[in-house]
Amino acid sequence: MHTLTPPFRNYLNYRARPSVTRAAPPRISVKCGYNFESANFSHGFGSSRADWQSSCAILASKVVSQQEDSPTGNNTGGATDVGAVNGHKTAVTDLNIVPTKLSGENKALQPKPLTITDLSPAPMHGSQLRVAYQGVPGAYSEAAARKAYPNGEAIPCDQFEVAFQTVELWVADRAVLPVENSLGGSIHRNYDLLLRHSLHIVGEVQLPVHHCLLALPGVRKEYLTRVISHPQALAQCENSLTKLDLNVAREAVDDTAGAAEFVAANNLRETAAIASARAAELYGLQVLADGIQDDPSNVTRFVMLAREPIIPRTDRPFKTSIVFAHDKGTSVLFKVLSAFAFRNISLTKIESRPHRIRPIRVVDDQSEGTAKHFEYLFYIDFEASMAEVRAQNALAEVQEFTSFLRVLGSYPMDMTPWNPSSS
Ligand SMILES: O=C(O)C(=O)C[C@]1(C(=O)O)C=C[C@@H](O)C=C1
Repeated sequence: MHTLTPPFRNYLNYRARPSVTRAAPPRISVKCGYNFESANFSHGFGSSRADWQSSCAILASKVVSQQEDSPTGNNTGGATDVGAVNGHKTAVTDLNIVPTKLSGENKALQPKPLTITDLSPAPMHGSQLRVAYQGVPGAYSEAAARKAYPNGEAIPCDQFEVAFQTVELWVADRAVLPVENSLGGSIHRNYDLLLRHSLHIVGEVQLPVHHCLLALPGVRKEYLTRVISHPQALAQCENSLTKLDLNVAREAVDDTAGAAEFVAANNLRETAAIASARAAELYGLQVLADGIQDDPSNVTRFVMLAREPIIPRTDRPFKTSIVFAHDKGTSVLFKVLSAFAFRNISLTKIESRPHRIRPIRVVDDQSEGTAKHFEYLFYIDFEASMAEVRAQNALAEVQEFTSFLRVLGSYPMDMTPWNPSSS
């Protein structure tokens, strides 16, 4: 049995800061496509927020590893490790956070049962959750933000980096950002930003992406000389654009809806945009071609980010995302993957990115010469909750082969019914 070591131990033991009363978010001006003074871009979102509140319970406390202080240094069961959530003493039993009663002289330590309010504090400003996304209204990211937080207030940001910052600086409560698309692959920028920032993944949402070719009213396909869109959208429509037999240059812009807005605002009669039907409505464009993604079941996966992690649970399917750099040795990646395979934990995603701090490992061999190996950071998503012992043990093993390991989040899987034509 492996002993639990940081960073995943943090997932099990939470201790509140001395006071959990937060100051009001500072008024911070961030370069962002949103007027924070007049926060009036709100949507009449649906009513399933309570579902998210219960499943995505947000801690108002900073994560502190209590386990480090344990005299035994392990956590193999028994209610011996007392942690706390939001000032409530809790005991850890079988690696789950379970409030337990203490008696007699320990009365003072008697844990107060957690309530839903402790787990899901309302936004500190006393109103809707503010949800940052990259793009302008009509972007797929806005639709993803709306799907993730139906009662939220969507906040458009001009760059992914800005969306991260709005949450870190309390301008927004959550960010919803794309990480991969079924046709275009990974959105690498967001993988890099996940590491550079300290936000936690608290959920995921998968959005069917249905692209349209949009132009000013009256424009015919033959007049077009240019198609503009987000690079991912251009990639997702590559074959369809060729089949449409357009004589056009393809140009990348920041987001799909921004492309539609640009065509409309500048009255560009030779330029079309690839964007959503909603963008066509918002910016007064006509749909020249509908459903031009190369695969009808085109889907983008977004992650929901927050300042605090959620408490991992075992009563519904959870996913956990980690990032690690491997240590010296041979077959490291194989050993890491085995840690999951031996415990029947499915991996749903593996991504490698350059290790920017130490990009190259030079191996000098006097007889053969000098080998220059690229160094990587590996991102893995696996299907288990950090509340499960098998996940904790897998990570304990992974840590033996890695020089760096961080749990990016343990969160409920998107289990909504598959309906690719619904976007
Ligand atoms: O431009 C948009 O509308 C976005 O929301 C961005 C984005 C992306 O970054 O992948 C999101 C979903 C689609 O895959 C295409 C573009």
